[in-house]
Amino acid sequence: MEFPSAASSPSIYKLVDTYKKAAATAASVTAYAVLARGMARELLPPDLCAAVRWGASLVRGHLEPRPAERRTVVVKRMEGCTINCVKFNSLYDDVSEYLATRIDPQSMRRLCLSGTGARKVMSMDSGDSMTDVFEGVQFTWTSVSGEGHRGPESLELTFDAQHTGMALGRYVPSITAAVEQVRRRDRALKIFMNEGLSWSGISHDHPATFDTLAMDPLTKQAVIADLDRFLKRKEYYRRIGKAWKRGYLLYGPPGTGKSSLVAAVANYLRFNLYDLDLSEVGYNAALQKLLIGMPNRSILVIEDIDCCFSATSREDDKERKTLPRANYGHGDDDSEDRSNTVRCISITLSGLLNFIDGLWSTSGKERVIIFTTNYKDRLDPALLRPGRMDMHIYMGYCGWEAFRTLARNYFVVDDHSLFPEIQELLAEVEVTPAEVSEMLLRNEDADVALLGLVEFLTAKKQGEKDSVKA
Ligand SMILES: Nc1ncnc2c1ncn2[C@@H]1O[C@H](COP(=O)(O)OP(=O)(O)OP(=O)(O)O)[C@@H](O)[C@H]1O
Repeated sequence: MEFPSAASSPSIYKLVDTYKKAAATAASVTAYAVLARGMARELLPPDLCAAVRWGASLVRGHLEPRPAERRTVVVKRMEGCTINCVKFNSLYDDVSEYLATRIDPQSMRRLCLSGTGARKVMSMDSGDSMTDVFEGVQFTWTSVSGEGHRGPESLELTFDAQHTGMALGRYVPSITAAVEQVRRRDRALKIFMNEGLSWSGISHDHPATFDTLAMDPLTKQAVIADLDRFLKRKEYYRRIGKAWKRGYLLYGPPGTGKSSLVAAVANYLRFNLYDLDLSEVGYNAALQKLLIGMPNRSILVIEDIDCCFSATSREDDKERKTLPRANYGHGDDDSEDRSNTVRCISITLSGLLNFIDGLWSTSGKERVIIFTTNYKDRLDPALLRPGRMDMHIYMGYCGWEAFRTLARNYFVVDDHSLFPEIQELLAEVEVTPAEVSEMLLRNEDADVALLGLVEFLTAKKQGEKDSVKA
């Protein structure tokens, strides 16, 4: 091994030299300081010595970092308690649920475990603490037991005083939002149908999602973005004094996926569906009762809206306004002599829209309303007016991109030798996603199913040609 010669590395010698000088200077300064202190003690009167010591401690106090001031927010388990009733604080549950997902079992000396079956929930024992980091700031949670040590009665949040604004303005709200999101994701969905004046529900386990939905990709993105914006805008709706609701009109030929889109929206938002059959609703007051009975986070669906209200319904409305109120069927819901015809026409489109706007504007809860139709041109212009339905979504025939989604759904294939032929045929033939799905479902073997689809599309193309000739 070769060491560098002195001639070849003068910089090392320079460094050593500088270091020696610095060390000598530091030693001299220390010696002078000790000497000065000794002389001052000898020569200065005791009062002056004390004054100098006090001044030095003052300077030190300013230079040394002081421990940060801390703040504590207490989240009690119970908000109030009387002899008859105990009021629990829902924020306590939110925080407990959140901390259960943040707890690091490795770092906890003691750990509480609860839950049934495979689902185990972790929590801190009374007196224990854990740290959570939010936007780079540390927040400490401590579980504090109540009187008589009957389990943890409050959760205390401690943080540096300078982060008080962040703690209350962003950190705690983010906990509630995160818990809400998890609860929504885990919630089993239901679909309700109206029976008389009430709703009856069954579980809704429709597999449709935006991933499985075959539709124009840009329209799909626009719908998703609109739903996301809607969810975030509670304050906005409150500020402008409008009901926190969003209305969608889905239109297009039968079998293009309108019902599938409704299911996909429900799955995306994790909202329950309320499928309203207007022919079952006798009169406006009954409709009002049903609408009031819909909780927040729900979707009101009225399918084939063109069959419920014709384009002449506004004229019907005008005529009805000149008749006595009793003629609209504002009577007892159970009266048996009311004919079906009266039951159907008693509800008016304007009644429905006004109820929705009026009733829901006061509740401040998020709701979605979806109308579907195969015939947009048959709809009452009142429904199509800007501002009535927030988004009109066309569900059209199966295009190339929609087909690729279906092919991925059914066979997990992104490419195939028959794809170019299918792409050409889809550009020429009007075929619904339902028809394509049906063809793809016929055989589990992608080659066979896709060949069947080519034959089907070719036959359809020929049929269309023949019908044009005839
Ligand atoms: N866009 C689509 N994406 C995925 N699957 C679809 C689509 N359209 C139709 N399908 C398939 O066809 C079936 C019927 O479609 P759907 O009921 O959603 O159509 P629709 O437009 O609501 O029809 P209708 O107007 O007759 O009620 C669905 O269950 C699904 O399997």
